[in-house]
Amino acid sequence: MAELAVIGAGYVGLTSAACLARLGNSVVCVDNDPSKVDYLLAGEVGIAEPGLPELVREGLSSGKLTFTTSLDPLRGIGMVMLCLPTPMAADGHADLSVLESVLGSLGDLLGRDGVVVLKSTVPVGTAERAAELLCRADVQVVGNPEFLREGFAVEDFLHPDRIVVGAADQEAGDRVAALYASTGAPVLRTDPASAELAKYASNAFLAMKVSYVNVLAELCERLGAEVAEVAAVMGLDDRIGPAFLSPGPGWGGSCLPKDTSALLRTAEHAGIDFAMLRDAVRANARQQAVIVRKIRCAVTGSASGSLAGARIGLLGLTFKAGTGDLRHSPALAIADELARAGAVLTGYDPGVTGRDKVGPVTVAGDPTLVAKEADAIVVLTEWPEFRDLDWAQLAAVAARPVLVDTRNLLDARALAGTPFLRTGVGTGKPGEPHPR
Ligand SMILES: NC(=O)C1=CN([C@@H]2O[C@H](COP(=O)(O)OP(=O)(O)OC[C@H]3O[C@@H](n4cnc5c(N)ncnc54)[C@H](O)[C@@H]3O)[C@@H](O)[C@H]2O)C=CC1
Ligand SMILES: O=C(O)[C@H]1O[C@H](OP(=O)(O)OP(=O)(O)OC[C@H]2O[C@@H](n3ccc(=O)[nH]c3=O)[C@H](O)[C@@H]2O)[C@H](O)[C@@H](O)[C@@H]1O
Repeated sequence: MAELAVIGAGYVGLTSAACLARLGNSVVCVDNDPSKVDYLLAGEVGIAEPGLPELVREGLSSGKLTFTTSLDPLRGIGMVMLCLPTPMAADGHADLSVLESVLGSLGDLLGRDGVVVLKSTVPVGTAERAAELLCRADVQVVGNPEFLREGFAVEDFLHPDRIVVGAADQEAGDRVAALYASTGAPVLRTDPASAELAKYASNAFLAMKVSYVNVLAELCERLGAEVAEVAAVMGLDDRIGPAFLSPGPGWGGSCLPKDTSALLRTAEHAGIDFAMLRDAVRANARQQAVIVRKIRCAVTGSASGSLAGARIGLLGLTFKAGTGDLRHSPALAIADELARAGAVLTGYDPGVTGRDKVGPVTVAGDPTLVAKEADAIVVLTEWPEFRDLDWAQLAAVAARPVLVDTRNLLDARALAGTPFLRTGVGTGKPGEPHPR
């Protein structure tokens, strides 16, 4: 088993460190946020990832996992895995400044024949650039992109669909592949550029799939078709598959927006017009306007009605169910737009606790408070527990029984016996108002 360091204790770094410790490796996890390191050392995990607190505590008590703010304990180490942020720069490129500054310090620390593993999502050419920054002929850089989803981080890390190892040097690639041997996942050995591109290609494809179904949903509304039925037919074709065919308020999160943007910049730089990806990004920005128009119609009866002073209750603030992550949340983009139109917003999200306010939204600790005197309730995140709410009680406290379900979460059964008039997405059924 290896001794390795993981730098960055966020969604990817903390999950990788804890899971690699579970798989028998000795892991030192470095983060430059002292308060994060303090609570991790106390066995506390600041993110909602099922199974992660247990793995962190197990690693701490077995001695296989430790946390520090300092790079000093890495002196002489054989392998360092970088799980650092690569956010969107102002011009849309991936901002590699954090990664580059850490790489600049690693050259003097790594042991002989060391390996640097790039787990962060990085543009093509980064492995090569990293080797230059390390300035060590004996050290190899290996691309090992991560595909975990938030909310399923541990499950996805321990049972991945595939492991990608992009290495120019066979032996260094073998050492990285060996970390995952016990997962039994297929390992794809590639050159570093292919590994780097494969990560962006996967996220961009997922984004395009969701944009495709969102535009299809609009078409269904115009034509009187049902998007759920159309998607069910498509999804049973093995070549298409059923995942990522649920329409909603648009794709968000910490990665799909930045990664589509970075891939577009990469393509531009390479002289390739990636028009379909650009259209998917545009459709995603437009989706929020589509939803706001739907809400406006449901509340005022007209696509040009005024929302000034309307009390709107939002169910769901995160970018998807199962996470507390608010980064690039379509729900918040929609909230901002509604607030600009003069609406007064209250919101509830099971993943968001300990906050009074998120952007323009006053956070309530209970869905009933969101419904109280509301002119409309809008479901923005697909938390399954919203299906089981007492909708009759919510109708009783609301000012008006208006419901906009942007995730098509609620069916007739959940709303049976309530006066709610539901507006869904991509539904052309008679009786469902569909704004034109
Ligand atoms: N969040 C996700 O679901 C996935 C993210 N990725 C990629 O993994 C990379 C990391 O993403 P996340 O884990 O989500 O980021 P994050 O923002 O959750 O965590 C990054 C961590 O790095 C720490 N950090 C920042 N600068 C540092 C420095 N100079 N030294 C030490 N620690 C430092 C931060 O304090 C933070 O704890 C990104 O490239 C992202 O695109 C890949 C797959 C999934
Ligand atoms: O690189 C990353 O960070 C990760 O990005 C995504 O994972 P994640 O950001 O956790 O979110 P997803 O589950 O992919 O959802 C992305 C967005 O698409 C939306 N979505 C997804 C599926 C769908 O059918 N409809 C839909 O609107 C979600 O609500 C969410 O806003 C990818 O799924 C991961 O494989 C990848 O590792």
